[in-house]
Amino acid sequence: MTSLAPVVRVRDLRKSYGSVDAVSGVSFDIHAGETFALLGPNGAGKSTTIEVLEGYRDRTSGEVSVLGVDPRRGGLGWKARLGIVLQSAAESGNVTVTEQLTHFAGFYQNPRRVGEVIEAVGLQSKAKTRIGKLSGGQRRRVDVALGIIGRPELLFLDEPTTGFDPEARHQFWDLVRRLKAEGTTILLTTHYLDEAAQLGDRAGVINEGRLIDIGAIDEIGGAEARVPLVRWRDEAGVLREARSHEPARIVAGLVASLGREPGDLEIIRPSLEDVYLGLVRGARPDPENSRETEVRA
Ligand SMILES: Nc1ncnc2c1ncn2[C@@H]1O[C@H](COP(=O)(O)OP(=O)(O)OP(=O)(O)O)[C@@H](O)[C@H]1O
Repeated sequence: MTSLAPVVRVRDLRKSYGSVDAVSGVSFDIHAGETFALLGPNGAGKSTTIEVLEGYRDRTSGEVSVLGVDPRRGGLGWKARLGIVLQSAAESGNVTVTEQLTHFAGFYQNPRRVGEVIEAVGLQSKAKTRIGKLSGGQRRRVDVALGIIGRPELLFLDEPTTGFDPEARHQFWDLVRRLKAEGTTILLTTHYLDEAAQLGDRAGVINEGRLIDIGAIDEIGGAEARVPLVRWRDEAGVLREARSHEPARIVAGLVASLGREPGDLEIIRPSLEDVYLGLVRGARPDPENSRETEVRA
């Protein structure tokens, strides 16, 4: 069986800024058509990693291949195959949305239609508006539009929905799903864990320059981190909780002993955000033991 070479291949990537080790030996692959979420707290090394892959930043050591090319040697032909939405975009206040996109479309051999891209990012009503007059979230949509106009094979999205209202974020998710359906490989960084859960196939969690976990979105953190939690208030008014793979059994036991449903009853299935927070805080959940613990206020 032959397997396709990964679109992105990173081995033991290191990047230091003077005495600061921003990235300290990170390795991962991203495969064709995959959406890979790189997650981590502020200063973890996500942007540095992405900028090395984009060819904007040199690395201290390690091997990197993006679309089969070392970004150190990536020429214009290679760059044209990438779509890049940086964390903060350049200002271009005096041109309209359509003018800016038409200008950028001219750099590519097979760009998307400007009107199609404007519609995809939901800026139809602002097509003739100068970019300087757009709101922060609307400008961010222009950044996304510029990132996809060239029909990229690999799209880098660095915190793409910062400043989006909830409706715009959902529209953006639909857009990313359409790009993915067309076969685009996507590297996403985001502080919105629901966004990573919605869009990602796999995730890597980076903390202090090191990859502390990598895997399918629903496997990050390991099975133990995903054991449901039952929470209720006991007869003395104390909030209690217990973890179990069979939460209904705990609830049934409580109902049987109380003769009624316990107060403030909740069954909580840990979200990616809960799992992520446990990972970056270094917390290990108790293995399943159904042991009751008191919840501190
Ligand atoms: N140009 C630079 N010069 C010196 N140090 C830098 C530079 N850029 C980043 N750093 C440092 O490198 C580390 C990693 O920063 P990086 O921007 O890669 O983190 P990040 O994970 O993208 O964070 P955020 O979520 O805040 O965007 C931080 O300690 C940061 O202060």
